[in-house]
Amino acid sequence: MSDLAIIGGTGLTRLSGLEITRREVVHTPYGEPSGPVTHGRLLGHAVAFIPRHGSTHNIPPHRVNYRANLWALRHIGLTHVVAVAAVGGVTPAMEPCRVAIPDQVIDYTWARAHTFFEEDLEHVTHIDFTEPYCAELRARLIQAGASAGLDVIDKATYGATQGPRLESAAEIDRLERDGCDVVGMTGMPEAALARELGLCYASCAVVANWAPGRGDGTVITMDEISANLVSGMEKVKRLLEALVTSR
Ligand SMILES: CSC[C@H]1O[C@H](OP(=O)(O)O)[C@H](O)[C@@H]1O
Ligand code: HPA
Repeated sequence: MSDLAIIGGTGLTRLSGLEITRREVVHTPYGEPSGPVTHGRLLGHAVAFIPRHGSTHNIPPHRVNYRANLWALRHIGLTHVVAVAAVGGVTPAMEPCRVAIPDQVIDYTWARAHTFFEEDLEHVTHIDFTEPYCAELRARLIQAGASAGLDVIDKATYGATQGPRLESAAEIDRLERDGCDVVGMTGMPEAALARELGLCYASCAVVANWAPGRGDGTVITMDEISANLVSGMEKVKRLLEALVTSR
């Protein structure tokens, strides 16, 4: 898997431990990616990295150019993508600082550029999305979590909301009734676009907070989220190191 890319989300603007070898600016037919792709070595293994929200975390979830990010990664020859995502915990097992590898997604986003196939009017394309994430990469992530001694939750349904505001408690109740375990704002259209490009894409979700109306039901603060993500991203780092050394 020398063709591995990591998309960093909230709490993962830089990949600590990555020995950077070069930065590559990629222009795409879909506009500019969130930033240059950083190439480097993680424990001696080639890895590419791009921060979803930009290197200064200035791009909100509804304005991320998902098409450009994924097109750029594939264009430069990367075939496997681990998308790291901060999420709110909806169901009881999804406690803050836990790491989950989602196996399903429900899309509540709207008005995002969500397909590469909207302009080819002669050939209507419907990708299969029964299993939204790459089974091979999910299995590797779960195995890597076990090797790293992490108590990774091996399945979860990710509800992708529009943001940038957090959800109301009633919206979270609805997501739970729908079957969502975690909630975030970037899981779609990212996963579907990756599938359209034929990328092997899986998500590594880090629970940053109890979703609105869950936990003790108090107001969610960025301080709380940031503190949980420090611990959660430390786990992600161990998981990614186990992933790259396992191949
Ligand atoms: C309150 S933090 C919300 C922010 O964090 C997540 O970002 P990412 O998925 O890139 O880690 C969530 O989707 C929101 O964008
Ligand atoms: O509670 C949340 N809701 C939506 N996205 C999130 N990303 C982190 N926490 C949350």
